[in-house]
This record gives sequence, C-alpha cells and structure tokens, in this order.
Amino acid sequence: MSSEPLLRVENLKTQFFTEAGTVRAVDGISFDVYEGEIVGLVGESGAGKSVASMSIMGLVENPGEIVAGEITYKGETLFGLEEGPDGELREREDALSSEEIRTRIRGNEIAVIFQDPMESLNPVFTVGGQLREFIELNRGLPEDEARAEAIDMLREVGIPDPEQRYEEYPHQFSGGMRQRVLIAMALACEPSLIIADEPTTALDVTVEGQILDLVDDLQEKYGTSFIWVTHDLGVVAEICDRVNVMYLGEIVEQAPVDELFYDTKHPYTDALLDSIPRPDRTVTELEAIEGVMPEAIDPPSGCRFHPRCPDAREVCKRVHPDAKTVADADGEPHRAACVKHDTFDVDYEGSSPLKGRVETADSGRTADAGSELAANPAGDESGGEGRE
Ligand SMILES: Nc1ncnc2c1ncn2[C@@H]1O[C@H](COP(=O)(O)OP(=O)(O)OP(=O)(O)O)[C@@H](O)[C@H]1O
Ligand code: NI
Repeated sequence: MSSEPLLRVENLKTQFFTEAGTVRAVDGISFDVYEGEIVGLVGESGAGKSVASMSIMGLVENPGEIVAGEITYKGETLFGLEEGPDGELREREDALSSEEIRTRIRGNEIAVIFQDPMESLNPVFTVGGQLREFIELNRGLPEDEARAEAIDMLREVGIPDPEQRYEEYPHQFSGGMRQRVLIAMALACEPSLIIADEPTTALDVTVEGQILDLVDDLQEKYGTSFIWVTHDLGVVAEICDRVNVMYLGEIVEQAPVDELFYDTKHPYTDALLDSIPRPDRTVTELEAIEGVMPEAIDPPSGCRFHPRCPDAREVCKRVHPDAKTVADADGEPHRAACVKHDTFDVDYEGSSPLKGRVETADSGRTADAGSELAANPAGDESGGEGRE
C-alpha cells in the first residue's frame, strides 16, 4: 500500500434541507481508498451510503448540499471549504470547478455503476451502439475503432458471442448480463476508481457470485480501485480489502476485512454479522438487530446506535463517540466508535446497563421489526419468510 491514497474523504457532511427539517444524511465521515483496493461501504438502508457516493462524484442535488469536509483525489481537491474574508465558508480556490469535475473526472477518472442497469441503459438503442458511442465520446476514437473496442469490452466482461450481442437491445439481456454491460461501460475509459452502488443487489445469488468473481478478476487485471456499496456483509467478505461500516450517516467501524470479521469492535457490526444468513443456520435462528434504524433528521442522543444496542449503558445515551483507533491491524488502524473500548475513557464499566431498550425513536414500528434486517436483507417488499 503506497503512502498517498488515491481518494481521501475527510469529515464529509452532506445534508438535505427539507420542509420536515435537516436530514444529516452523511455526518462527518472519513475514509481513504488506496490504489488497487476494493473498499466497502456497508450498512442498512438509509445509512448514507449512496449520498456519500454521490458526494464524491459531485452529484448531490437540491435540496442537498455538502456542508463540510474535504475530498481529495490524486492530490487534487474535488471539494473543500475555507473561511472567506467575510467569515463565511466558501468553496476553496484550489478546488476543481463543477465543469472540470464533469469533463475531466467523472467517467474518465471516477466511474459509477448503479443498481439498476435499465436506468443507465437506453432501451431504444442497441447495447453495442451505446457502448460504442460512449467510447467514441469519452476517448475520442473513430467509429470503427470504438466498435472494435466495444466488442472487446463485451468479451472482457464475459458476454458470450459479443459480435452478435452487440446488435441486441437491453431488454434482450438478462439482469446479470446487463450489469456486465455496465461494468464494461465503467471500465471503458480505464478509470482509476469505480464507485459501485449495490450493483448486484437485484440479482440472484448465483449471478451475484459470478459478477463478484468477474469484478475481482478485472480489478486485478486493470488495477482499478473500487468503492463497493452494499448492505450485505457476505458481499463484503467476498471482494473487499477494507471496510467502512455506516450507521445513520456515520462510520462506526473501519478495518481491513479480516479484522472486521474476526475481531469485530462495534456492536452494530456484530449485529450485522449475526444477521447474515449462513448455511449452518436457518432463518428462524438468526439473531436480528432489534428495532429499525431511526431517521437521519433527528438522530438519537449520544451513540446513535444505543437504542438498539445490546451492550448499551447509561453513558451511551450521553456520550457521542467519534471513531477512534481501538486496535492495531497489522500496522493499520482498526477504528470503532463505541465507548465500551478503554480508549474512550468514559467509565463504561461503571455505567449501568440500559434496560427495556427495545423502544426506539419510533416505537410504533418496532413491534415486529426485530427480524426486519435478518429476514429481509435486500430491503424489498416481499418479506423474508422462507429465505435461506
Ligand atoms: N433527495 C433527498 N432528499 C431528502 N433526503 C434524502 C434525499 N436523498 C437521500 N436522503 C436521505 O439521506 C439519508 C441517506 O440516504 P442514502 O440513500 O444515502 O442511504 P443508503 O445507505 O444508500 O440506503 P439504501 O441501502 O437504501 O440505498 C436517508 O435518510 C435518506 O432519506
Ligand atoms: Ni443507496
């Protein structure tokens, strides 16, 4: 791992100013992505993973705004604030303009893959035509070269008979094949970083596994870095090198992937791990996280996870923990935001355990929500009964 990260996100805060109040969607997160590594952003629905991704891409839309922090990519400032002469915060002068980010960074340097390929592919044009046009526009290649390149890319991402499939329309492709096309598109400009926002969530597990294998291979071949957004720690285990666990806009644990799994330091990560379906356990035996995640408009006092945390004590209601290094992971810091670790020095041991914690910020919804995360990891509407 080289000393300078490819991407550095420091104390990033992104908020939405809505009629109901200020949504603190991303609330002071910091993480790095080094060259050639796959970094996970994991957490339940609403944790702020997508907003964090959009912030990096400079794609936060009204009523949203990045209100604090710094984003640095290859030594250039994508976002940064400074105090102006009038004492007001303003965008730093050395920060790239939105025009520069659009033309020079997005697509060419940092590409995105979204969950739903049908939103990114135009149904009325052939798959090959769209890929070819994208390559023509972004790499300035003449049409015939771009066509050859597009076919090569389709082959590269494992589309069989690429010459023939080139002429087909998106609806003629399966979900997994469409996702492969999007990966081809993301790779087409040879970006240094790809942000993948739950690209395999809608796929069945077999196809998901194939896509993850493909990404692993391509990552090795091209040396591309990835930010992999998912709610699924199983996916994290399969492809990530390092992981950031998000809860209500914050990163509550950050560690190399093996450390995270074998020396878990945050009760929320523990709960997420317990809710992963495993072959040796059936769904009914899964331990679920109690309650649902509260709203980012009015987060709980102290530690935001305390209303659902099995380890919560009185002190957790009062003290808001910022992530600190709580262990050394082969020379890399293992960070956690939980006061049960001695580093925090707030007399957790002397504090009395919270009882009857099941009521949360909105107790009306918690009655049967105990198994929500475990039974329904995709957050879809189908319910989780019978899921393996
Ligand atoms: N345009 C918007 N206006 C108001 N609030 C928003 C907007 N977009 C996102 N939010 C809020 O920001 C918070 C974080 O949302 P985000 O989409 O980043 O979550 P996520 O972790 O990506 O969840 P999921 O797994 O469901 O995709 C949520 O509380 C969400 O309601
Ligand atoms: Ni999302």
